[in-house]
Amino acid sequence: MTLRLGTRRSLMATTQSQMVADSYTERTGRAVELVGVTTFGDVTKAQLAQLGGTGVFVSALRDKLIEGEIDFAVHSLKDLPTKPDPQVTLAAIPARHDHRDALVGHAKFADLPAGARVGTGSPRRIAMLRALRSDLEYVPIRGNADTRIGKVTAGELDAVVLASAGLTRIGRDAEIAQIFEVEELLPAPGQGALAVECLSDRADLISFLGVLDDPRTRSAVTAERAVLSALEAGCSAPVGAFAVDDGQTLNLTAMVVSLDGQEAVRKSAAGSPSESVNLGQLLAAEMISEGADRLMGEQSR
Ligand SMILES: NCc1[nH]cc(CCC(=O)O)c1CC(=O)O
Repeated sequence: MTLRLGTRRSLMATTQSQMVADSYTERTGRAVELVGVTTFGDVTKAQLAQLGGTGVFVSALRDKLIEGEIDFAVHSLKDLPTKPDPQVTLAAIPARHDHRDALVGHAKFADLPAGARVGTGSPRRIAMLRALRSDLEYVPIRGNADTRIGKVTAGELDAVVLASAGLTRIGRDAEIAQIFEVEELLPAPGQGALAVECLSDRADLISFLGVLDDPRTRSAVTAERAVLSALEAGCSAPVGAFAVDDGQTLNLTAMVVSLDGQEAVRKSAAGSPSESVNLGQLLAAEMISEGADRLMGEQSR
């Protein structure tokens, strides 16, 4: 029997879903068909940051799981709310792609002239970029990657900042002018990773989909998401977190920046990969004791 994989309809979503489908078929010999689903996040005109909550891209796919129209779903892990939904299980977290943010434009970041207009919809990116260069103008934008890059091509913006992984998935990585290292721009928790979900009562399917899981990616993103959750921050908060599990040790760095880029709390910790949730929670507690709470402000909650 062919498994039905639910996906958002954007090029990025269908490409990453097809990658997961191909990988599953290759490992198990089972056929997978993609089922396109339109989500609220794709149709709304509102600023994503103002939608007041995470998961606008996720809930429509979960609805289709519950309605039995699809067997499993693929999301960008970064878009997944940290609060678990007991009806669905994160059956696999495949090996992560590039975790970093990238600049698309005509010059490298340091070479942009003062006053240049840089587009990004993410308060995290705006705050961290402001900390690097306060002399640029940061313009909130949304829409799919294609639309965002189009604003540079049209001359409306000098550059846009997007996730490197997403640009590669849609075949636009040749337009990257610069990739930001994590020391400059700490990625969003889960950035570059995918989430494979199915209903919690499908024990057989959960175990089949497990062939797609990469344990080192799972421990890393689990720690990153534990920070976000313990800070009680959502996807629109100016919070970055990045972890690497080298098979022995899990190294985690997290950062909160005020929206004006003037103040930041950045901390790192190391621990056992099997204690990923704990490590994230401990780091978040340290950050809160150093004022992270205050920096996030009310609007980003
Ligand atoms: N919020 C939208 C979103 N969700 C995941 C990605 C990129 C791909 C990824 O992180 O896996 C993007 C676009 C972007 O941030 O440029």
